Amino acid sequence: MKQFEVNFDGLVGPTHNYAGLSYGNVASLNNASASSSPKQAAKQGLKKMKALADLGMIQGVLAPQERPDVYALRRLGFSGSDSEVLNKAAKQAPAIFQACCSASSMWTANAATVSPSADTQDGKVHFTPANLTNKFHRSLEPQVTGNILKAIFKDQKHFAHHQHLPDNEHFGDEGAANHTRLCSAYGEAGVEIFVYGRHAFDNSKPAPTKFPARQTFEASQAVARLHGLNDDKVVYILQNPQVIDQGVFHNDVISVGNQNVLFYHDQAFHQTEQALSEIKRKFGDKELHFIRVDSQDVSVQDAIKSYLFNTQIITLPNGNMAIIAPSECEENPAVAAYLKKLVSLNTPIKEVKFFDVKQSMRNGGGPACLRLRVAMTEQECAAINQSTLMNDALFERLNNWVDTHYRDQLLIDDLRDPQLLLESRTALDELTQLLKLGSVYPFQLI
Ligand SMILES: NCCC[C@H](NC(=O)CCC(=O)O)C(=O)O
Repeated sequence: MKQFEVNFDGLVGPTHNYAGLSYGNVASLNNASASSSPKQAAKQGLKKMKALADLGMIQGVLAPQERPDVYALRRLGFSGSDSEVLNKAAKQAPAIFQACCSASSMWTANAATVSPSADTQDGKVHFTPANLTNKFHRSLEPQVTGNILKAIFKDQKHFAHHQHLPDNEHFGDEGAANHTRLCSAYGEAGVEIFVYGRHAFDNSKPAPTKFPARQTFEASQAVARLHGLNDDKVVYILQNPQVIDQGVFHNDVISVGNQNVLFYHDQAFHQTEQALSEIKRKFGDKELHFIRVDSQDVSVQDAIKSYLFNTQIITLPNGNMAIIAPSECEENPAVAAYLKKLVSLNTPIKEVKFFDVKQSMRNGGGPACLRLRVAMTEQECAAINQSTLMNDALFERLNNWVDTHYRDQLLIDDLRDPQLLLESRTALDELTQLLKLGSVYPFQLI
């Protein structure tokens, strides 16, 4: 049976903006208050999705969330009509208001953790939306994320959906951005690697001191339990606390895996040798490539600026692997030189393709942040909502949809405009019809 890895990219929402909401994410802090272009951002994302589909990959689309989140604002005591809620919140609590307007669901690597059927006890693909408790603006996402995932992976014969973990910092979970899976073929049992930043119930363990560790060991363990993973095929790795303190807020900013390749920076993990030997042992006696990037070739700072590790490593239909990199990697001399060398080494990675995703990079999201990976068999793939899969027709429809509903430019002050809420709801209502999602948003359900 054929098996694939399908990438589900997040469609950028109509309120895409830069509010400096993510302490510990250097790009988010540096670009706070810059004007954004929702239309350009959405189109950059669509272009990347289409390019991957054109390479012969199966590419899906995940719908954005409803923003501004009037329901969250009402929970926080702002009352009256929707327009009054927006006005009062913007005036009385501008920072909270901005958080309720973030289009951060575009970074779908944080949407959920996914375990393919080959790894799970009941032979189903398992999904747990990430609770994203560390950042208020992101903690608003998991419920609707779960609704959207259920609307795509509907067939209970193949797909199992869990509720997000308890909304508490002890179980802080950031989803697939801290999870990677190594395997020989997508349909074979793999080793699932969970990278976490701190232990919530054991203060004696190393932890960052400046920036927050967004993922806990206990959260990773809970997800592995929920998904019915085999302990002999799971590896937990403590992220190097020093790189978190330098701005590596998720593991996918400093390491990435695909099939039998783990591509990582020498500073990524706390006890690297121990972690790698556990992976090797659990992976078994099959070909495995550890590709280490040394600090002397690419510093942690260059890795963060260029997002060298927030690249997607994909397996092309011809079996070779390619790196999908942001154009910042081409512009950084050390990184560009490294990538040039990498494709000439004897590893499965044979080419690099650069993409302009600047509207996302300014918020600290590279190509890998923009996608959720779901490895599936041919049969599972046939069972999903086919209207969410990218092709020429959907590409055209979504570009027209963006042209109709998105603004060219958005300033922070525009977020209080009640018209933007209406525009956003009209757009999303149409999108749920385009993607045949049914009702997934609060304004459709309440
Ligand atoms: N995986 C990449 C996630 C990037 C995301 N940035 C943000 O939410 C920034 C939003 C802002 O600053 O307006 C985050 O840090 O979770």
